[in-house]
Amino acid sequence: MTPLLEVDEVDVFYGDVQALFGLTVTVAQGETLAVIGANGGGKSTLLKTVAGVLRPARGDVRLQGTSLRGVPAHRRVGRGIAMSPEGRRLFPSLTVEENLLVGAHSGRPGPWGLARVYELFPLVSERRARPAANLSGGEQQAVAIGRALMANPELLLLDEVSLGLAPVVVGQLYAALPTITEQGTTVLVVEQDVHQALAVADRVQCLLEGRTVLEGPAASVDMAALSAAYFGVSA
Ligand SMILES: Nc1ncnc2c1ncn2[C@@H]1O[C@H](COP(=O)(O)OP(=O)(O)OP(=O)(O)O)[C@@H](O)[C@H]1O
Repeated sequence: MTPLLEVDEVDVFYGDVQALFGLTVTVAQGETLAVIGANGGGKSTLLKTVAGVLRPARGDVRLQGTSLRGVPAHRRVGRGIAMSPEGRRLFPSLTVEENLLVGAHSGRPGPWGLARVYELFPLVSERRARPAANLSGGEQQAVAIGRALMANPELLLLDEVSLGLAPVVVGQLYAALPTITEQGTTVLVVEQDVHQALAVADRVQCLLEGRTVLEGPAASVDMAALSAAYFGVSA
């Protein structure tokens, strides 16, 4: 079966600086893949390449077997790719509900709408009339995930959900993931917190300096090999 997402041997640069080196990442329909790795490994660059914010100099990104070459970021949402970006990037002066409605702009049909998002994150529901700027970091992260869901994506990209949040809050956010995947949504999550990544993912792929250094099923990953790969030392 054709994978939902194929990132096929991409090279990605920022000016003269190369961030990804022939990187290949494949995500099957319905799967949750966690891409992990230390700072600067290329995780955010990978997500931006899939979302269409960055263009690969070489290689290709395909969704359901169709190349996304030349498809700009705003049109990829309509194709079924939605991202909750690092730093959340909400509109601070808009209310929570207005921020969520921005995510529905593509008009894709599907299970997700305001009621479903509020059911998933009851705290967000209680804050719906408040400006996003007044929320805690964890609440903002929930709104950012909710906004991405409002696009009814085939593929949900989550960038660093845990960044700057207390472990208990991170746990609450990730607790929503099974409900999301039950709807048939495929998830590609980028995460520095290895334990969270292993807890939520079917498969993990570890990047170091723009290359894959280890990949495998989350349930059977060798922790010694993983920590060696993560820090770039030999096991
Ligand atoms: N805007 C930029 N301009 C130049 N180089 C960049 C830029 N953004 C990232 N890089 C470089 O690209 C490489 C990969 O960075 P990237 O942010 O994708 O890593 P990451 O794994 O997501 O790390 P982090 O957890 O710090 O976000 C790094 O060497 C980084 O210095």
